[in-house]
Amino acid sequence: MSVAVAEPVLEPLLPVLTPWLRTRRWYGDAGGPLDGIRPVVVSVVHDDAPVLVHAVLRTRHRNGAEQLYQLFLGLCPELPERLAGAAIATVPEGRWQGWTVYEATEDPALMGVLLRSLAVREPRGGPRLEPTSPHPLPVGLVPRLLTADQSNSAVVYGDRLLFKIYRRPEPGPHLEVEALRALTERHCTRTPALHGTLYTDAPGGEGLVLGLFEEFLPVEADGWETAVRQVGDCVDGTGTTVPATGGFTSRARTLGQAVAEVHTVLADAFPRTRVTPGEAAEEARLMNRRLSLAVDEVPALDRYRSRISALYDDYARHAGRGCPVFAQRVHGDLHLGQALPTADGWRLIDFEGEPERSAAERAAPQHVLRDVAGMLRSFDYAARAGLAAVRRSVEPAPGLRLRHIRRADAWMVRNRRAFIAGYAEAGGADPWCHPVPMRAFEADKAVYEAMYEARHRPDWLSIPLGAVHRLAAVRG
Ligand SMILES: Nc1ncnc2c1ncn2[C@@H]1O[C@H](COP(=O)(O)OP(=O)(O)O)[C@@H](O)[C@H]1O
Ligand SMILES: O=P(O)(O)O[C@H]1O[C@H](CO)[C@@H](O[C@H]2O[C@H](CO)[C@@H](O)[C@H](O)[C@H]2O)[C@H](O)[C@H]1O
Repeated sequence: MSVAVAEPVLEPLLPVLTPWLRTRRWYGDAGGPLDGIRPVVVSVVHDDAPVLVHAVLRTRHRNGAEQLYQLFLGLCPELPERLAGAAIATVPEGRWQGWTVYEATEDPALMGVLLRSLAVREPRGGPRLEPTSPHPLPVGLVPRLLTADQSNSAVVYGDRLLFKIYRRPEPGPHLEVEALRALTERHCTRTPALHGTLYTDAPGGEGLVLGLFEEFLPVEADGWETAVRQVGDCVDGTGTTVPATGGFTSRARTLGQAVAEVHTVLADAFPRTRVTPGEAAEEARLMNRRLSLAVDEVPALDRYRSRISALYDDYARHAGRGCPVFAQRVHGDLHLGQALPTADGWRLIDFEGEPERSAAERAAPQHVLRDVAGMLRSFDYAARAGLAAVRRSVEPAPGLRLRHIRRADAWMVRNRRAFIAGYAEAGGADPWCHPVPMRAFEADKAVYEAMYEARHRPDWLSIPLGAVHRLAAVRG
């Protein structure tokens, strides 16, 4: 059972936690250099070695920005060899002086303790679980940390339950929790069922949403891995043409159908409104603002600025002419990695929206075609990544090189088409009939991606830049 602690147990750890925090993939340094860090909520979930401490810290940055981070820390006098990779540092002073502090999500024993403590439902200031399902959470399953490089962390219990830990927790209502709850209540078969939400009521952190428990969907590979593999087969295959059907295209089609089904359920669960000309103009202004911010971070975007901006203005004019545009709750950051090809067909995960956007931007209702644009961009990414993988494995002769590029392009075009067809077949707005919004949304996504890649994976920057180049060409 967790106990909130008044005693400053975490302060002695801060000097060693601070440099470690900066190295985490989920650490966002958009606020500039760190100016200070202080605990907001601290509870000791398990007080015998290995100790489990739950904490939410607030970082303050030199530009005045602040950010919350959630940690699960293990502490023990001697770290077993199997957990060596989880070590953070030796505790310099305080109650656990000389012990090792480590990343507790990597310790199955402590993650088991956590689930049991949550199931007891007697929190005293620590994390509190609000179950969604009438069935109790299955304690006693073997936990393991998912190793995917991601914005949050996830622990899987016995291949049945997934605990998603929001590393940058925010006060509720929470986009993903709201969406999954609504989809679960409406028995949506295209998304994982929500089992419960983790909150804290501890003073200072009241109402923060810390994480969720959802159905784990076992797959051999996610949509991204599957697609990239297929691109590789297609690029270095022996045939002379890329078939218009077969390969990944049948999956791309059913993926389009799955996305349309989820949109239909979301439209039923949340308000759907017609976008006024004023709102469309405001959206175009926001896209232009994002473009300016992106140009500051990615100077290579500058030469496309006016032509991309013209695509946004086309969108505002299109809505201003009375063309119907609707906004509703959407996925918000849809790409192939958010689609899992399970034995029962595609399922979509991660309804948090784009991690680099503000909470207000993510919460705003959006055009469904923004999700479609996200997935279309992902087919481009998969084609480029698959092509690059083939090039890494063999050094093709010059003639073959061109053929590889053509094949990757053909894969992209055919799969984008199949996805669009599936989406329209299942009742979604037909993207072919909305070229103006589609171009604006694809451009907005590619600009976001350019910023994302510049921050996290500079080697991948050429992929969104290539898309921006192509989209800008539409405006001459
Ligand atoms: N319900 C689930 N079942 C199986 N795997 C999942 C599930 N949810 C997430 N995953 C896996 O965890 C990875 C990260 O999950 P995601 O929700 O996208 O986290 P993040 O917000 O950190 O990107 C996914 O790419 C997927 O491989
Ligand atoms: O961490 P999230 O999954 O919420 O999303 C962020 O990271 C994604 C990369 O992991 C990034 O997606 C981009 O790269 C994908 C390939 O790795 C590609 O399929 C997507 O189309 C592309 O946008 C996503 O943009 C970012 O928000």
